[in-house]
Amino acid sequence: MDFDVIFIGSGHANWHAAVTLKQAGKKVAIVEKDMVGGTCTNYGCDAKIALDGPFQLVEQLNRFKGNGVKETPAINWPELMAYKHQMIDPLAPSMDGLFGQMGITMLKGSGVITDAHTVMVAGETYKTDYIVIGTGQRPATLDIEGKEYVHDSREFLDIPDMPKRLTFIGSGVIAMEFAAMAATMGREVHIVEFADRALGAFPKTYVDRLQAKLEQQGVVFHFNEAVTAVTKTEGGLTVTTKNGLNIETDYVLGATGRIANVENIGLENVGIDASRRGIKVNDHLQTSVASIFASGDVIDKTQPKLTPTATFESNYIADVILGNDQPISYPAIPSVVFTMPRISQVGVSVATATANPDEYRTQVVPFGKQLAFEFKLALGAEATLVFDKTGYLVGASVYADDADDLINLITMIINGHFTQRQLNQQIFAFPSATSGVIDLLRSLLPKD
Ligand SMILES: Cc1cc2nc3c(=O)[nH]c(=O)nc-3n(C[C@H](O)[C@H](O)[C@H](O)COP(=O)(O)OP(=O)(O)OC[C@H]3O[C@@H](n4cnc5c(N)ncnc54)[C@H](O)[C@@H]3O)c2cc1C
Ligand SMILES: NC(=O)c1ccc[n+]([C@@H]2O[C@H](COP(=O)([O-])OP(=O)(O)OC[C@H]3O[C@@H](n4cnc5c(N)ncnc54)[C@H](O)[C@@H]3O)[C@@H](O)[C@H]2O)c1
Repeated sequence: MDFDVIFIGSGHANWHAAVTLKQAGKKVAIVEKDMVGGTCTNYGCDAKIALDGPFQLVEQLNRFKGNGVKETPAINWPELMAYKHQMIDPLAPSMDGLFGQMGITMLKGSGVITDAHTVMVAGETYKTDYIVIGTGQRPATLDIEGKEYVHDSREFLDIPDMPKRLTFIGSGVIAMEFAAMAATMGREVHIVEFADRALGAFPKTYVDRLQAKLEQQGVVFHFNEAVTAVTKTEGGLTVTTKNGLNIETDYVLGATGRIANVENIGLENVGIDASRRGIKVNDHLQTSVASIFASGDVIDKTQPKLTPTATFESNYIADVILGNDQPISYPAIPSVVFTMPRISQVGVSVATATANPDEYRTQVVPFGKQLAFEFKLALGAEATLVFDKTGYLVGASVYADDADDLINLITMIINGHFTQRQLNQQIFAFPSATSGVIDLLRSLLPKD
């Protein structure tokens, strides 16, 4: 055998396992056809959060106008984009170098599985005990007239300047995060959505509040609308919908979901079935071929397709290859919409809890009002907590600037099955926003 394990794809789904296995003395190769580190690092979470920083600060400073702040600074997109390049561009080459230094063989090109123990890359074949498919997802594209004018998230995260007028097709996580940036910069923003609401997976109450805030900033939502064409005009572009809307715009971003990269990787050579949702795996993340695992976004799964899920799966696969025979067991997984403010959720959803009142109880905690100055005057900040019949915290949704950090704290309380007694044994830094929320939460948990 040339290798113990060959990983196809270098995103979070794969590189964590590659590093662990290399450190455990295994012979490991990573095949990558594009940028080392994958979507999250180069044109997903990291690139997005690098750009998001000043938007959060401007949002917070705006609330202090007349309370100690005179003027809020304007965002300079070209400068911000230069900063993003400075932060993000070195990551892929430095990861490539680090993995190489560790002794991981980096194979450049597209990996194609030719049999249960063989991968072909750039015309060379490599024999291996195990293969891990971590090829991720790509944006879904619309088959409409003028589709060549529709950009995707990767292109948006590289635009040299923020266009004056933007139209987003879809109102999922990607569209809402980018639309919030454009709206903060005072741009003319339209959102055209197929369904009757935005962010279908998140609690309606908080999505409605976010929508109202964006509408106040001038964003126009068009629900129950399907885009039929994008045409070039003298002054820009026109987005036309089935119901006859014509939106004049300068930039169109398609964010209508993501589909699994299962084509051209040789699945047919080994009889592995796959769909646009991904590859089916068993409770050890093995495909229908025992020596071939799948990891991360390319898995057909119900868990959120996010970086921490991919990382969890990667670490699990490394454990299995090193001898662990326990099935995978996912904890509650938080997800966040990085808008201003953010919406986050974890565990049993508010919708499930409301639909099953015999099983669950919900409680609204308006911590923005209760902890106004700790939360920098975010008076609308709020959490909805979900408790099971025995009183344990099993789910939550948060609407706040700090919803991304707060949900991590709540996730720990949920996964740790925390009681008041356990929380009382901890001392937290004060004054801090989280310590205030912990105090509010403490009294709601079961005593022992
Ligand atoms: C705009 C955007 C923002 C996001 N923001 C967040 C966020 O805030 N938080 C969060 O948790 N998640 C976020 N995500 C999701 C996150 O990026 C993914 O869940 C994560 O990257 C999945 O990791 P992965 O390794 O499974 O796939 P990827 O990171 O997509 O990696 C797959 C890799 O496989 C390579 N590849 C594909 N086919 C082949 C082949 N045949 N041969 C060789 N290489 C191949 C690809 O080039 C790619 O590098 C975001 C995604 C996008 C698009
Ligand atoms: N903060 C995060 O964690 C984060 C951020 C960005 C991306 N991501 C990743 O990317 C995925 C989200 O990607 P997305 O926002 O493209 O998908 P999504 O599934 O979140 O939203 C797609 C939206 O497009 C709508 N839609 C579908 N077809 C349409 C059509 N023809 N016309 C109009 N609207 C249409 C859907 O109804 C839906 O509201 C996440 O699931 C995650 O994997 C995560």
